[in-house]
Amino acid sequence: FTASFVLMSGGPGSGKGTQCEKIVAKYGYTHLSSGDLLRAEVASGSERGKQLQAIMQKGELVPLDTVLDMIKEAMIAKADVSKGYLIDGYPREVKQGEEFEKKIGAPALLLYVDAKAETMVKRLMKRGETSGRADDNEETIKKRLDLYYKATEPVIAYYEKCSIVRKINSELPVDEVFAIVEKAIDELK
Ligand SMILES: Nc1ncnc2c1ncn2[C@@H]1O[C@H](COP(=O)(O)OP(=O)(O)O)[C@@H](O)[C@H]1O
Ligand SMILES: Nc1ncnc2c1ncn2[C@H]1C[C@H](O)[C@@H](COP(=O)(O)OP(=O)(O)O)O1
Ligand SMILES: [Mg+2]
Repeated sequence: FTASFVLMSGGPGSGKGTQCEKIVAKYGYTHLSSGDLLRAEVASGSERGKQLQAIMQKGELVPLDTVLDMIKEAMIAKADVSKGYLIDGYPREVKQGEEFEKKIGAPALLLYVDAKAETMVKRLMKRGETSGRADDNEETIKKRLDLYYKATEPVIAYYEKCSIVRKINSELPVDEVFAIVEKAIDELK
């Protein structure tokens, strides 16, 4: 892959998908959301989709190989039209970051949208009123948050070693968060 990789990280409900949409609209990056890819597999009704659904409903992580293969396939499918890849929801554990680097490449930037646990829960409960997502319920949200602090936050420390992390306060209104995101992306060029 010759295009650059930008990672979007943050807890569940921190605003990753919201900011990614705005990045795509302004910069034309190819958005690859691991959660969206997994939900598409679930929607297909395949046997594999059924297994994935059960894991996601419990708020757990699906196997690394499954999610990395899906991302890589989606990247290849869009290889010739992409200015850059915006990867949303991956890596969710340090091992996923290591495998990404081995099989795909080194990311240029990690955008870390940071919100308080209380804010994330509130947003997810609200999202759950309309999302239809099996994991937007109180019980699963709690498990996802626990797992986020245990498995995903260490990913940020891992990338801080190579100085590509930009921490962004996502307690702010969407457009204010995006103004900070824009600055970080513009500095890449
Ligand atoms: N900065 C923000 N302020 C208020 N609400 C937000 C903000 N960013 C996102 N939201 C809302 O919070 C919910 C979760 O956002 P989403 O982008 O789906 O997060 P994630 O992809 O990280 O789970 C959505 O309903 C979204 O509209
Ligand atoms: N990189 C990854 N590794 C393992 N499981 C993942 C994954 N990305 C997503 N999943 C699974 C577990 C998550 O709880 C679920 C939903 O992910 P998501 O759509 O990225 O959530 P959100 O955007 O609300 O943070 O899908
Ligand atoms: Mg999302």
